[in-house]
Amino acid sequence: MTIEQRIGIIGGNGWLGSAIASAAVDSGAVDPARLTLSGRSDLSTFPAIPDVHRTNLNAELVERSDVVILSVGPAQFADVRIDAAGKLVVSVMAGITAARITERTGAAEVVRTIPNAAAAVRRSFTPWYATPPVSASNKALVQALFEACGEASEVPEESHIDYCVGMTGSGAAFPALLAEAMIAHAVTHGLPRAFAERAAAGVVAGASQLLARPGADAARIVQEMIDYRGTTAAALLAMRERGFDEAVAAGLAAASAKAAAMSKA
Ligand SMILES: NC(=O)C1=CN([C@@H]2O[C@H](COP(=O)(O)OP(=O)(O)OC[C@H]3O[C@@H](n4cnc5c(N)ncnc54)[C@H](OP(=O)(O)O)[C@@H]3O)[C@@H](O)[C@H]2O)C=CC1
Ligand SMILES: O=C(O)[C@@H]1CCC=N1
Repeated sequence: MTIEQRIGIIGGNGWLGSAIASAAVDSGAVDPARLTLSGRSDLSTFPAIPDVHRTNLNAELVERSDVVILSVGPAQFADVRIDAAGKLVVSVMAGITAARITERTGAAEVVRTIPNAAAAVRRSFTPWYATPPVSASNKALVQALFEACGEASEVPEESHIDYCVGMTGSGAAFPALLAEAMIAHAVTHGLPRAFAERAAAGVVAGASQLLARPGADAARIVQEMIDYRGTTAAALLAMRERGFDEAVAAGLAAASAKAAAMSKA
């Protein structure tokens, strides 16, 4: 779907805002001439996307946009003063409630999303929640915008977005943590670091494709490996025995708690 509406990204010079802007333009979903990015830094430091309008004035961005994406840090939101009444406002910020966004921007139509770092390679899994006033056509727009960044899926409750800060937002970092732990173990067993790094990245990136297949089921894949009663079963059971599931649960809970704290900072 080509998005006809004009899009503005406040914080469009930042890490995620730049990734969304690039993905939207590269996929053809958004015409760069209808895209505006704002930030406080010197305009020369903004992402170099041809034909995109750059500004240090958020009011100018709002004026030029039908859809305003909020991509500043949660603690920076308190300094964003805009009147976006009548516009669709889409937040990617962790921890900031839709009610607070309406209160501060005047917008009735508010969508909250949590993309992730894989947006940089157009592979983000992005859940989104639309407040009741959001129209069906604006919901379709949000779906198209985040499909340009990977996959997108509507959730029925705002609390699901707060939960997803850990699972889908931060989760994109978890495979790298697994790879790092495997590399450290391999190196202590005498394998060359360069080989270990290549092997771990290859295993994690390659094996993730098993889950990307249509109809793939994580629990079934694990159970099949356990039922095989070979080396993989030994590894999986030892990891579980040492608290793998509890460690993941603690990580997800810590991410949500941090989001709540950051939004109050
Ligand atoms: N990084 C990630 O993987 C994910 C991030 N998020 C959320 O996305 C948001 C952005 O994160 P990220 O891109 O990583 O952070 P960055 O710090 O890279 O980007 C935030 C940008 O906002 C700009 N900014 C701050 N205040 C204002 C303002 N008043 N007006 C205009 N621009 C402003 C900053 O630029 P300048 O200083 O020039 O103004 C900065 O470039 C956060 O709320 C985060 O919770 C959500 C999911 C994943
Ligand atoms: O690390 C962070 O704070 C951001 C928010 C969700 C994922 N990344």
